[in-house]
Amino acid sequence: MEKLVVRGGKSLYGEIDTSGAKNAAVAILPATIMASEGVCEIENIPDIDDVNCLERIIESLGCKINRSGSNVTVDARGDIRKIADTEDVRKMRASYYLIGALLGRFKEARVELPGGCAIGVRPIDQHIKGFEALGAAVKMEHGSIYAVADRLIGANIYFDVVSVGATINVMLAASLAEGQTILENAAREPHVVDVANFMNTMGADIKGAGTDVIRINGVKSLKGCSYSVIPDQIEAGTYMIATAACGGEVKVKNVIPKHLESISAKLIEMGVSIKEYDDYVVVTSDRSKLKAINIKTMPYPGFPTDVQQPMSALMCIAKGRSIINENIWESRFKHVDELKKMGASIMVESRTAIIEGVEKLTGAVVRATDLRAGAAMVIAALMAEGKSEVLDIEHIDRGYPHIEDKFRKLGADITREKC
Ligand SMILES: CC(=O)N[C@H]1[C@@H](OP(=O)(O)OP(=O)(O)OC[C@H]2O[C@@H](n3ccc(=O)[nH]c3=O)[C@H](O)[C@@H]2O)O[C@H](CO)[C@@H](O)[C@@H]1O
Ligand SMILES: C=C(OP(=O)(O)O)C(=O)O
Repeated sequence: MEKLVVRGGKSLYGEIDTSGAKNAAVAILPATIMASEGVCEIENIPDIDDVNCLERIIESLGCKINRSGSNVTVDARGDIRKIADTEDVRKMRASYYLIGALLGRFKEARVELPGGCAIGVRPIDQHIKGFEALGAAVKMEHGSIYAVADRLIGANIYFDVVSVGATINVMLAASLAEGQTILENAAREPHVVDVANFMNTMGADIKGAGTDVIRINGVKSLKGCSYSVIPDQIEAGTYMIATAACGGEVKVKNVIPKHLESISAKLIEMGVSIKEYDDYVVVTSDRSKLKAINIKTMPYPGFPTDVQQPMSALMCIAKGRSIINENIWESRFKHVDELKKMGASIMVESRTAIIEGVEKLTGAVVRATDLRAGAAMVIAALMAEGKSEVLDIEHIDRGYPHIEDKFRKLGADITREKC
């Protein structure tokens, strides 16, 4: 077991490279198994545990995987198992994309129920509704989802909630269905668009990704291709917030500024300077001048729920009262008790957190209760006075590549140590 040891209070200066997007990569990797011809060569894959997990799962299905730095090749030709039943499947959320991918290609899939961050009830009824609308019989047995169809036939599907997972999963299966599928009330996140672009490069016919109506004309087969994953808006947002919290000036490189608009707008409202360029942003902050703000998490292009927890750490030292309304997940405030150990003043009622800004946080031993909670604790530790230890960092490693190296490059005093 490992922990992060942080001696806080240092301003951040320098440049940082944003890695490939976790939530795009963890959908694109399962989608590669849909290529019955050729090999997929994917660039800009982040070095995170969720990717390691997926690579092991995909190998267990019989695919050949090669990784060199951030490049991964997947050869899914030949005999592939339609059953994903290893421990890794249960450890992560995005393993549910194997259902759409295997069902699309083989018309049959048996996949253990996924894990992922414990941030509330995480139903997959909308995924199942979509698969059933395409003609699949879906049942839950012995902790697995079993989906099977003689044929998949395009359908009109209206999602009851805006779901990233359901939109992508049904899009995968529908790509190899007969005829046209129309997804309404679809999620518009940048990673949905990235997966659609990847699928189209494999030979799929998907239009409208990035809007709430996606039209998919089924094709007979998909083939390998070369593709590069988009930058991670959540990782970039996390480093932008950390700079705001610690003070200093950081160039966050390899980003698509448009994807960061909701985060940039809120930081500017707090008094942080954000300058946007083609593929980087420069964040400049004087932490003594931060003002309280309110945020409501919403599906894209609204403020992302995955940035809510890092943002809450910053709000702890902003002058005045900040309010967070968490509209996506009912249990995404588990990190608040940890922030309180560092002197934060926060009251949580249901899906609302009220944060009264304090002069400073003080170092403490805290836990990463989930992935983005972990990022929040690292930010809090970096801005706190004195030494902190962040425990349970396996959550952080699921989604942030080499977080301590990236922060150290900016001048932070942070090390990874054995517990
Ligand atoms: C691997 C991945 O990409 N994870 C992201 C994905 O999770 P995930 O895809 O699991 O989240 P969804 O977008 O599906 O969930 C959004 C909301 O819809 C509800 N819902 C979802 C599916 C369903 O079948 N029924 C249903 O009711 C959920 O309970 C939640 O309230 O999007 C979330 C929302 O941006 C992010 O926090 C996660 O980081
Ligand atoms: C909640 C998240 O991830 P997952 O859906 O993989 O648990 C996240 O990336 O913030």
